[in-house]
Amino acid sequence: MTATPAIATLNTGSSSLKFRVFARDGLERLMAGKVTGIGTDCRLEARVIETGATISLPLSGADQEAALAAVIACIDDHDDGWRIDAFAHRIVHGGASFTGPVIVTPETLAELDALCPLAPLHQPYNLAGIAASRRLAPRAIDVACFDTAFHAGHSELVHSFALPAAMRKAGVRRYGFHGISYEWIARVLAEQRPDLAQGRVVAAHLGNGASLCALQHGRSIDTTMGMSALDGLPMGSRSGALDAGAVTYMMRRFGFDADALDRMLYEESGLKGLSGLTNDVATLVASEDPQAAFALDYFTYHVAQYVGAMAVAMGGIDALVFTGGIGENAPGLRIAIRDRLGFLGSVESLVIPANEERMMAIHACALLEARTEAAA
Ligand SMILES: Nc1ncnc2c1ncn2[C@@H]1O[C@H](COP(=O)(O)OP(=O)(O)O)[C@@H](O)[C@H]1O
Ligand SMILES: CC(=O)OP(=O)(O)O
Ligand SMILES: [Mg+2]
Repeated sequence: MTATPAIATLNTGSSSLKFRVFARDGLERLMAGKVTGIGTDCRLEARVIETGATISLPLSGADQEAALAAVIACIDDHDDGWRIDAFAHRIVHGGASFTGPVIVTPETLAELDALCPLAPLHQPYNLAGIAASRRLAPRAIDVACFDTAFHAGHSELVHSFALPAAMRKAGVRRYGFHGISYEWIARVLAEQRPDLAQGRVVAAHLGNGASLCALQHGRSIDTTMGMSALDGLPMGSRSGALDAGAVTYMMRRFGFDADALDRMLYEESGLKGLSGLTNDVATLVASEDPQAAFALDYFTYHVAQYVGAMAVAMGGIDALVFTGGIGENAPGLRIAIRDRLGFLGSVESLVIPANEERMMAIHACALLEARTEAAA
């Protein structure tokens, strides 16, 4: 039996690890799976498409490392005569150097490792995924697809902080994230709604991490996240934008060092900090605790407020596209956000499922083909 040329994808989010195996020819799905609830109620679910076999595995107490090990074992155990030619990895931070997908080299790895402090909930685990795929499929190439790349064309007006020149020259600036997801949304709109693809769209990627993107003519014009994945909207356990003066105040008043502040701002704040309960929105929606309702109110208020900011970037808004775990599955929150934006008049609202995996597979395929052509 000849092996099926395949591409595998790994998408490590802050609370999830989504993976796929695609046939290189036509990008048919061969296997699809995800680990959800990392840090809360963790489990792995997967399906081998051809046989219909399903895998459902509780991963009680698993952290991102344990989730990755379970995913790699799952792909290995169910390998049905695949020849994985490329592993495509979601890498959250590409800094200023990486403005498109690349084949990973030892030099790239060192550069990406240096960006870990700017995305502590993601980057170390994204890079651990590369080490794991090397062990599983040593002859495959590793393709890095960056969350930041889709926003690389932002104007200086959009990507600058109002800081002295020395800081701006040192690379202290906004980058933006969730770009693979927004690139997919732009692609779906171009195929299915060319009218909107040419219009002024605010895309809302609402998952455990959350951001908005002003999308016009298939390009990112502005976004709510900044230099790190901490900026903008309040998130599952991240604070979102904060008064920088409040941060220096807390350092002095409570004696926080940078690591302690990182832990509080990334892991104990956001909806978890506001509710005192959890970062998990499905749990908050089901809860009768008034603090859960307050946290969700806070979330929808800030999402709506930032939609206004994104509309300014485009001189208006024609449509609002929801995606991500919350955007796709929490209709009550979508309604609350739309209600807060009622004053804008007629704005079409759509749900487009996130598909960072397919977008990454498309990039990996293109890089594999370019490599074959270059070798010919
Ligand atoms: N049916 C649902 N109702 C409300 N929230 C949901 C539902 N399903 C998933 N979510 C929420 O989506 C969030 C996870 O989104 P996801 O995009 O998968 O995360 P990540 O940012 O880790 O990729 C969690 O807060 C989860 O509770
Ligand atoms: C950048 C980011 O916040 O990603 P996620 O939503 O997957 O945690
Ligand atoms: Mg995600």
